[in-house]
Amino acid sequence: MPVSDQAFVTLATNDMYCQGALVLGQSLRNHRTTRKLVVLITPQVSRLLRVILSRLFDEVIEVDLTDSADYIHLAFLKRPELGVTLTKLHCWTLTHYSKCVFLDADTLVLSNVDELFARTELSAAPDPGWPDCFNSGVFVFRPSLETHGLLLQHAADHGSFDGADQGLLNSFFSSWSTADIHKHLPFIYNLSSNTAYTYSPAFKQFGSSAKVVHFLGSAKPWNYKYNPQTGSVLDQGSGSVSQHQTSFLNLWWRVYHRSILPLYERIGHEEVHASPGHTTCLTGGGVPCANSAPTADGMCADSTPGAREPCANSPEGSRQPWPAEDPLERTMVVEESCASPGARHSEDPPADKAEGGPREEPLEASPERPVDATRDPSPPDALEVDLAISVSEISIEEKVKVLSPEEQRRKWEEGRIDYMGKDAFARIQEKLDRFLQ
Ligand SMILES: O=c1ccn([C@@H]2O[C@H](COP(=O)(O)OP(=O)(O)O[C@H]3O[C@H](CO)[C@@H](O)[C@H](O)[C@H]3O)[C@@H](O)[C@H]2O)c(=O)[nH]1
Ligand SMILES: [Mn+2]
Repeated sequence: MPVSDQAFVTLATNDMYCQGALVLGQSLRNHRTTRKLVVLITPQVSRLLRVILSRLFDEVIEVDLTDSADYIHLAFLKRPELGVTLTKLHCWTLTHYSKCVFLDADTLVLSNVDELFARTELSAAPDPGWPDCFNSGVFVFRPSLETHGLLLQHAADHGSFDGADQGLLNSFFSSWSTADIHKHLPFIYNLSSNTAYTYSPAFKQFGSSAKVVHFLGSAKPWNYKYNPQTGSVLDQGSGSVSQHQTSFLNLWWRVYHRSILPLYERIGHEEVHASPGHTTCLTGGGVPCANSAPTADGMCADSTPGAREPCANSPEGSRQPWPAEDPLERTMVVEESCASPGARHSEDPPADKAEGGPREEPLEASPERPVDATRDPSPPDALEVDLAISVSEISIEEKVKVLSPEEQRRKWEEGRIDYMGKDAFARIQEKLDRFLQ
């Protein structure tokens, strides 16, 4: 029976993390969750991704910190690194749900985990690096404006010992490690795929029971290239990826290839442009997720540890929403339909790859320009990812966006400020110091 007042919640502040959110949402559908699916996004997420997310999630909710209370501004200005952290905390504002489970966008569900809703706030699994702390990639919580306010106040007053949400949440819910063992989720609900294997015998013993895998750390599944013919990620040459990690990465990509890419195919440009630019919340009412996405990826056919729940449908099952085609043909369709948002042929000259660090563009806007809390949060049109698709290789790449000084100024004026990068307070300070010398 569907439970409409409980939800799985994730967060994606840009188009890259949206790829993770999509695979996560699909994996929850594949395993027939009875709870709602919610994704929180920020204004940076492109229109196309909003539409695609709305195919899979029941609610796509834009959160915009600049619209919130003054102490958020304060926390931002003093601690720009808290940006993503404070965005995650927005999940406590979802008070139309009585209980939620937050899952990072870099997690993948391997079996039905609806039983997590039997737990109470704040339940989480130990962090593999420091097991007296919980990892904040998977946690059970109860939405409450009061708790949200207290968390923000805590952020403004004390910051976070790791500069992000995990440190903040651990110091706020500081009794987690001692007070109630029921709040310790078993590690199989947040298996860190790249660190767990230092204790290989335990993985051998318990790994096949894993229910949620977490691609914690800097190398995310979408940073890898995937060969759809072999069904495996390409060796990036580092040689450091364990066999377990590889099988989870392959699983992530299988879901992406079989179920997410077809969503891009099916979205026409008209629909994207027709989507209301000023809407702050898109709901997935148009296409019932139950018919489109679930069980289409054939995940359960995979022998990856943990993917042991039997699927009702075979990978090429009758509910598959697109015709089973020659892989080459399907690839071509993807390329054509995605061409304008950013897909390119792999033979094309490669686009420059963003390095992920702060952009080095000079800051033109003056720092005294206030953040306009009443601004119109209309989303940018530009897709921030490139899907490079060929018969033997798929990759998702971040687009390098070199903004003109005018575009930068406009972004700043619209309140779309890169707190983590070039508009970080430290950088503004540097500029001021240079100017005042
Ligand atoms: O640019 C970003 C960065 C993060 N996120 C969201 O925030 C989550 C956390 O970031 P992630 O890159 O997954 O961090 P981890 O590598 O998992 O690192 C750890 O440290 C983070 C900061 O404390 C915690 O949020 C994580 O739960 C914890 O596992 C992501 O999954 C997304 O949902 C974005 O939407 N955009
Ligand atoms: Mn994570």
